[in-house]
Amino acid sequence: MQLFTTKKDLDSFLYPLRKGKSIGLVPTMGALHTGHLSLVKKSVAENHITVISIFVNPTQFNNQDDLEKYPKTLDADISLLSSVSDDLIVFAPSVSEIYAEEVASKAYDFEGLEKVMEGEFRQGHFEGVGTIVEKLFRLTMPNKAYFGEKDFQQLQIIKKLVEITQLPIEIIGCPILREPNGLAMSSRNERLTPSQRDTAAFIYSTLLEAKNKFGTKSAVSITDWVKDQFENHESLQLEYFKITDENNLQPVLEKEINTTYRAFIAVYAGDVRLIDNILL
Ligand SMILES: Nc1ncnc2c1ncn2[C@@H]1O[C@H](COP(=O)(O)OP(=O)(O)OP(=O)(O)O)[C@@H](O)[C@H]1O
Ligand SMILES: CC(C)(CO)[C@@H](O)C(=O)[O-]
Ligand code: BAL
Repeated sequence: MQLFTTKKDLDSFLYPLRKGKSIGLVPTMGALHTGHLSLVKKSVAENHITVISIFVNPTQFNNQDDLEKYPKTLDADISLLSSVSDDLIVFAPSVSEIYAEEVASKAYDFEGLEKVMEGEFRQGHFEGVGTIVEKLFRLTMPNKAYFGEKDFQQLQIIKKLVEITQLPIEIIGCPILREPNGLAMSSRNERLTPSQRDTAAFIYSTLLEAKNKFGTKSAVSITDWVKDQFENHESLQLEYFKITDENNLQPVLEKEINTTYRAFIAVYAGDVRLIDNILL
């Protein structure tokens, strides 16, 4: 395992190594779990060199409290990564290493993908994500980069980012890994109490029921049904539930079954915000 905290050290190490070899990049914010490891394993299987970045990127947080409470577990992350391979490269820079002059986002036009759902409820989020991911791409110049479908909207935005920047990087989407009770694995799950973790299984069971209803009920009536499920729920607050076409993230209204329709949800358990999605 090689750990670097500066761009210069990472670059000096990668530069001679990359000749004739493929590089896979797995960007993360740390507090690693089995979901992250699935991305790392896929990269290791498909590339000669795998770089994992661990950086809690301030510019993608619209909520200071969420940023401050984001779990940071670098030592545990490194030992978890060692269980996958001794041959990994970890890049864990400081905020000042990444944002030397100003902690600010670049402006992007993601053609509306950034305006709905996560973009609507986390203002500026995708400009922050685009900014850090473009920096990581330019620094490591990977052949492939791996992103989880748990953050499906982010995955679509990153595909658009590669189009905009014309960087020759293949974006690989990876399936959502779940806890045995169905809850999507997420670093923020560490902030849930055991009872909140149990209750949060309701998010995925609701998505499964919505999927069941799709085709016989309209998207509007399913959305109303989901809202009803969360209305007055003791410990979960629905922020949004949307049925969209996964390619353009535009709302779907009719009953018609289409292979690219997907339901997206964001829910608060206390002050912890959880997201999930399912292909309908
Ligand atoms: N359960 C999961 N299954 C597959 N990929 C995942 C899962 N959880 C996270 N990922 C992916 O890992 C990458 C890094 O995500 P990140 O570090 O933000 O962790 P996270 O678990 O999504 O945390 P949080 O949602 O709390 O920020 C992203 O591409 C994300 O989609
Ligand atoms: C892609 C990412 C590492 C950028 O900070 C983050 O948004 C994440 O972990 O999904
Ligand atoms: N996993 C997405 C990163 C974020 O919530 O900011």
